[in-house]
Amino acid sequence: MLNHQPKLAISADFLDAFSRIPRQIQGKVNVFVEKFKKDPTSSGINYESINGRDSRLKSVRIDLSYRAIVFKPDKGNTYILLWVDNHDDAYSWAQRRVCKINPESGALQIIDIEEASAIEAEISSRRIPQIPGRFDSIPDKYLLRLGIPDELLGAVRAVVTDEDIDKLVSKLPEEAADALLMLGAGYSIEETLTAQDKNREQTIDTDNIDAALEKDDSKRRFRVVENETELLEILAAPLEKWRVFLHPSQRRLVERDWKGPVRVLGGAGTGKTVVAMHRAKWLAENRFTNSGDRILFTTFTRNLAVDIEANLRKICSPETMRRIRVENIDAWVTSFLKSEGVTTKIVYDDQVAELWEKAYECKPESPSLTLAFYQDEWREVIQANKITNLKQYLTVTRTGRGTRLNRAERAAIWVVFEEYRSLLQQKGWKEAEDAMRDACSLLQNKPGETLPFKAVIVDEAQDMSDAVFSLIRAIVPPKNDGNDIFIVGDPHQRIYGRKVVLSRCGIDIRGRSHKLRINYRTTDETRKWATMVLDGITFDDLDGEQDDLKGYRSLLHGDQPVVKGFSSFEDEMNFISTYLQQLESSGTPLSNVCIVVRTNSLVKQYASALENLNVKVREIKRTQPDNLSEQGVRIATMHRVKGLQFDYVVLASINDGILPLKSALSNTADKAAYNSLINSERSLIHVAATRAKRCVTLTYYGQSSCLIPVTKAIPLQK
Ligand SMILES: Nc1ncnc2c1ncn2[C@@H]1O[C@H](COP(=O)(O)OP(=O)(O)OP(=O)(O)O)[C@@H](O)[C@H]1O
Repeated sequence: MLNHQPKLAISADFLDAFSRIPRQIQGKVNVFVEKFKKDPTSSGINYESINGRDSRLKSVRIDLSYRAIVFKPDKGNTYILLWVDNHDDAYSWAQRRVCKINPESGALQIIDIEEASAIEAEISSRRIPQIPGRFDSIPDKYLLRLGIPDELLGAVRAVVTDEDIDKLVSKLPEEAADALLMLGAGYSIEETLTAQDKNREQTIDTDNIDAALEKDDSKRRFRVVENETELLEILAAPLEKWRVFLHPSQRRLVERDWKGPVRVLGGAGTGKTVVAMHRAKWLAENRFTNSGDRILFTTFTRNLAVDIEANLRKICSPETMRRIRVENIDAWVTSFLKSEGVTTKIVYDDQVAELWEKAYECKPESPSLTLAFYQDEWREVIQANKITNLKQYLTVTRTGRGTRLNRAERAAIWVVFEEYRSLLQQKGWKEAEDAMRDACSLLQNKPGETLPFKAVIVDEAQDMSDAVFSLIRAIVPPKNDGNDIFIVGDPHQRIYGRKVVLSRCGIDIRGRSHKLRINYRTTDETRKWATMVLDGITFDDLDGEQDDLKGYRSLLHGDQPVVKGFSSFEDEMNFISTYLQQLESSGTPLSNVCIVVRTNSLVKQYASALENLNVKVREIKRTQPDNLSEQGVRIATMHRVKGLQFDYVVLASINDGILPLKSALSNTADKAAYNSLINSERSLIHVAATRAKRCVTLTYYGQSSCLIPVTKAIPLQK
């Protein structure tokens, strides 16, 4: 039976236009939209013809001076909100455009006809006739299938140089831009069709708007709205497009059944957290829908969990939210152990420093090793290999350790580790690794299903250890129905120094590993600079192979990162406060700016210096989501900003002695530990710089850090 109920869709462009109009007009648009959603065919809505290129684009009145542009179908019952602006600009927007179904891809596209002819003329004017077009050998039907609109085929045919491609991509629908960039980078047409999932020929009905809106490419820019509440919620945060529109490479990961665990890698800002959040929602609403079903969404850091929970609430109903538990893994373990009657306190490096000092007093005279060596050995050999007795320690392979130890030496130093473990026990403390293992064995020793979790979603996987992943496997033991584990992470952002091999934790991702490559957050300039910071380091892929940052691109462009050096702290502070004033007077609220420094004591120092200069400062807290309505420039350590983002980032105090941290460097036990520390400090800079949406500025006083590219060669030990 045909459904005659009018259907309403909204476009991403509409949200952009809506976000730019005055607040008071937005209120009027909301009133119109409510009426429109109830019945777009109502006689109370007057559709004015525009006299443009597409007679189905109509204008409707918002008030005396503002108009919305709506797609009103000739056939069918689907209406689309396309644009809103003042009268003249709205008319001129609509007169130039057509709304069409691409005859080969089937996606609905909005094409600016005048812009298409102008770009074709511009590219053709530069062309030397003897030189063949870059894409001459590709038949039209493939270009169309990749999403190039008919009207832009001429411009694509005129392309010869990379510059032509750069000019053209911003004028193309996103899917066509993705494809053209791949072709331009030298991928064959077959490779490009495969990568874009467009190998198959399809029969397309170019009049069927409903079918067109179902295509993944259409879903990047149009959303069919189910009900009034959803529509008003979308309008309430028009700039948070991630809530509504997913890139097809993201949607393909979210909305489908997976036979087993999935691993998604992607550089900073590629939407891993967005994908993970939508995956949790999709599973809760479509697969694990019983009232007792639960999904665990876990992260490494507590403040990211807090942030994610706040964001999930924006896309999930309270009922869906009730079934998704968001918690950092350490907090989850502590409460799980407590529920099992085990009271334990998870302790971290600074809390155990005293115990280490005490244990170190038991060290043998020979071999003579530093305290830092013992601590590294504990973490990287003993804990990493779950060693509990000397016999195991004598036979373990110490891969990657810089100092060799023979059997007798291992036997001699074991006493220090034994003492450290016994001191922990006396206090009733546990290192996180041990708590994970306890929880894991508790779960493994219970027959049948003990927890309500049907799936675990893991963000920040690069910082999780083997023990965490073994525990996750125990939380959702392997079953035939899949959809159990969904892991996102980026080894380039590892700042807590744990490497993991998923297959060793019982998590088999073969055939289910994917990569996101489009950076939505940082400009291409910042992305490239932050990639340069990591030059020459090799990274794993969380499963024993290598990962790299090749083939990424950013959607945005902007200024190059700026490095500013000063002779004193006071001069640096004066620069920062003037910079903040400039940003504020050009309309950027300081809540969108973050000062990022290496240590907690620098947070205190910079915060107090800024306050002395009458700048309002807010420190980012571990336990609260950042509330943008609270005024003041943000300040945090490099570790704390992981997973967060700001319009502007100032990396302050990038001084020699601070990056890498002198005290940590002087404690490194050997070459391997030294290099690993340097690399992890470089990852820290990478993480901090990639938090910036618009621009990153680095400041230092005295000598600059040797880890900033272009200032000096990075001193690794050979
Ligand atoms: N489909 C999308 N449409 C619009 N914006 C998106 C989309 N996907 C992601 N974004 C935006 O890109 C930015 C980065 O997303 P997200 O935080 O999920 O990336 P990430 O890969 O987890 O980043 P990182 O690893 O650096 O923390 C966010 O502002 C997010 O809203």
